[in-house]
Amino acid sequence: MSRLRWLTAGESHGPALVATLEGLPAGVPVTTELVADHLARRRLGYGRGARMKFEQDEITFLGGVRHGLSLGSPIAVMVGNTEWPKWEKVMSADPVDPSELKETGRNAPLTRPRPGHADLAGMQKYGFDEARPILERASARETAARVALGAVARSFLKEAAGIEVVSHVVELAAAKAPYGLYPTPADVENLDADPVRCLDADASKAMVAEIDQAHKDGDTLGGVVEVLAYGVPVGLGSHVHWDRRLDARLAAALMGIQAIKGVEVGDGFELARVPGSKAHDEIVRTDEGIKRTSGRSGGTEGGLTTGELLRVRAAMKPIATVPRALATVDVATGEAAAAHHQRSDVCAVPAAGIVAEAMVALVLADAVLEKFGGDSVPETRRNVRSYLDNLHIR
Ligand SMILES: Cc1cc2nc3c(=O)[nH]c(=O)nc-3n(C[C@H](O)[C@H](O)[C@H](O)COP(=O)(O)O)c2cc1C
Ligand SMILES: C=C(O[C@@H]1CC(C(=O)O)=C[C@@H](OP(=O)(O)O)[C@H]1O)C(=O)O
Repeated sequence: MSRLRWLTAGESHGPALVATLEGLPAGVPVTTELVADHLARRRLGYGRGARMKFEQDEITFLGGVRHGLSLGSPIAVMVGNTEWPKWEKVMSADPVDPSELKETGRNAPLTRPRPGHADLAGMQKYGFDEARPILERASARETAARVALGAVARSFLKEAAGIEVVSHVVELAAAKAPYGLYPTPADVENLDADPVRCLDADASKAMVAEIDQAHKDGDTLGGVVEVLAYGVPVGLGSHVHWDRRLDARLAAALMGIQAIKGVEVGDGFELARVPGSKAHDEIVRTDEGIKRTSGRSGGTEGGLTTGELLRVRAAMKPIATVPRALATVDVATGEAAAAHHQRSDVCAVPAAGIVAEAMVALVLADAVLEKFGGDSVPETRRNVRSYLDNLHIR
């Protein structure tokens, strides 16, 4: 059923991340610069740790693109870790002499698992005595690979179907943006220039103040991001089976981002608190055809897109590596201990928004290809137009 398949590989301190995307038509504009721009957006955000300042994402296309256009063959992109020289021994694929490992000063066994990260359950499941082999892959460094693929998916969506994806931060700890603030593609430059990617100046200030306070307290924070997709045609996804519902596919993709603990479609949980007369989007005839009087559903009904603004939210829990370290057990001694702590983000909600954009773009690109097919961008575009031009009810 899925027309697009994607996979990532690579560890946080390994030589590189790699990502592959299979099923993309030919003729999608793709350049190193395009991917670099989106990866740079992911590094932004007030409250991120030191690594984001000095890490450069080195992008190399290994396949699927020629002279700035996709070929229709699988795309493979590598995102090099510029930190690699410092980790070459610790993360070497081949065996390393223990004395050389000691010299690195980076290989002390991490036996004090952090609550909230994959450390403990991962060690138990995979049979490791320390957390390094687990945290390397559990780390959200991996999201750089997804954002690289997301950049490609966005380019396809825009070219073939005129769909554009925007995200913003709507809550950060207790600070909230006003309800109903929906940034458009024209706002992206301003959003990216804001320290927390929030359009409301007062809310942005309050969010920055929350992060400053958490920093002082040796604590970490989470928040809520919202992703909006403009230009989505009616009829992506389907009501006929649970795994074809577009809302379900979006929710799974968003929940698959590290630290995301809840997803809402449209007004989500709020809809459970109001009567039906205030929950649904009434249908009216206008000069431009059939429209809705509100956008509470978030642009899906019955697992199908309605043709209205698509809107989904994802809630991120606070960063697990809390500087004022949380209680744990040292698994080497069995004694109570403080969880291990190294440099870390205080808050990565703005970055999570960029990752969420990428996941939404990949799901939408898949759904567009499933509905409209096409082996080249012009073919998909023709199919989209023909479908929309021939809708029998509008
Ligand atoms: C963009 C981004 C950056 C993150 N940065 C950190 C970090 O610096 N330190 C940390 O402990 N967790 C960080 N996390 C969260 C961990 O990856 C996450 O807590 C871990 O995967 C366990 O969460 P889970 O139970 O939802 O998988 C980050 C998550 C995202 C999305
Ligand atoms: C490296 C990234 O995020 C990392 C995500 C992360 C985690 O535990 O998820 C922990 C930190 O890694 P390190 O301990 O090496 O600084 C973050 O910097 C990135 O987003 O590119």
